[in-house]
Amino acid sequence: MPRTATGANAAADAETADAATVSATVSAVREAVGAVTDPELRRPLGELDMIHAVAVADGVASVGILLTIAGCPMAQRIERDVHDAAAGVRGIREVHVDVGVMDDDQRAALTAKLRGGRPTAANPFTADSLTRVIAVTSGKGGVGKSSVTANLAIALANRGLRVGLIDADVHGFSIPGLVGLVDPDGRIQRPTRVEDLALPPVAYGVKTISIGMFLKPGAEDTAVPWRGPMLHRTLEQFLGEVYFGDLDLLLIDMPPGTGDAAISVGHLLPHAEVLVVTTPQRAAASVAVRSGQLALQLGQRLLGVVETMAPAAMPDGSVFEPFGSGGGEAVAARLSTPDDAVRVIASIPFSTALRSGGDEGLPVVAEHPADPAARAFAELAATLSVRARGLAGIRLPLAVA
Ligand SMILES: Nc1ncnc2c1ncn2[C@@H]1O[C@H](COP(=O)(O)OP(=O)(O)OP(=O)(O)O)[C@@H](O)[C@H]1O
Repeated sequence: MPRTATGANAAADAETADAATVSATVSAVREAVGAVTDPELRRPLGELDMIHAVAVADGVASVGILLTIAGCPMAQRIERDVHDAAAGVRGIREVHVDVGVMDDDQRAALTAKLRGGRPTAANPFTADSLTRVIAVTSGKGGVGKSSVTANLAIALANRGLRVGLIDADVHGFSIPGLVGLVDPDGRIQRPTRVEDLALPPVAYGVKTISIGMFLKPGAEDTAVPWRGPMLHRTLEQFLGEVYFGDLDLLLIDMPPGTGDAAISVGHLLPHAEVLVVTTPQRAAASVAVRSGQLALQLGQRLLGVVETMAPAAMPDGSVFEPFGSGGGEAVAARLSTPDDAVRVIASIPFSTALRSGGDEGLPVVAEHPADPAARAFAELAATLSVRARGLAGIRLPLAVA
């Protein structure tokens, strides 16, 4: 009976077409949700094997996601982003997101993938990595070193670079406060732990880690009696056990002076380049010079001097010089050698917006980009981005024919 056969064929064709449409929609949903970025890991969920099921029926998408840990602080955001990504796919009118948690094997597979084959706790920022490491140092405390490090890191991230920031100023850690990683009760945001990896909180696009994030809650104001070996071990852990992923730049906020931390960074990251921060006050110059000289002794390269709290132009045309002028040039001149001229590569003017923004966790670069200090940071970031990822010291796989 040809008519019936034709009808049956048509029904079968329609079914095949429907199945093809559903399968195309499933693929489209899988692609859309797989492209959602994990806010901490900064990689797509699909690549992290966090999408474990996708189904579509009658325009309703059901998406199963697996979080790395129970109570993941980013759970709601990930769920919302996945929902929105699936809802944006043509033909989807409703989305259900089922949130689960990885089992031990899945988590172990993820951390192995994140380590990219490196052994546990190995420092990925060795001389042959592509990440450029910049240590920010100063002779004495209170000259504005942490403010420079935090704002420079954000200015670099604003240029689209992947930036990490280690607060190694163990006695006077201030980076979490400067970049808004402290809640109104004074609690510092903590890294999420996945197996033996710590995922650094992200502030204004910068992956940030600080010793303050590992102190007992409520003990943030307690003095920490760090001894040299402990400090060295902590820095080693920051480098090996914190998941920064691929970075263009890693900035390190050093403790002031020429103590154990400077020596440890010199040993752990001998290829680090060093920025010396000073004020325009000439009396402060000699201590700043000593921290630069230590970097040279440790075989590190001096990138230049950053003068902060520098003379600022006032609206009436006068110049406000709270710390005088000339300190930066004096430090640069004393660190220069006949073979290597050290320059003042930035002058950050005294800025009320920078100071008050630092107190409130609202960095001037992000919150007041037109402020002269913010503009000076943007220019410094532009200068440093000329060679964002380091090639110096890298063994290129070239063979002589
Ligand atoms: N350019 C500037 N204009 C105005 N105030 C500034 C400037 N730079 C830094 N400050 C202020 O100076 C103080 C010290 O700055 P900061 O904490 O960055 O210094 P530091 O050298 O890192 O100190 P420590 O080593 O003690 O952590 C802060 O109150 C900060 O807001």
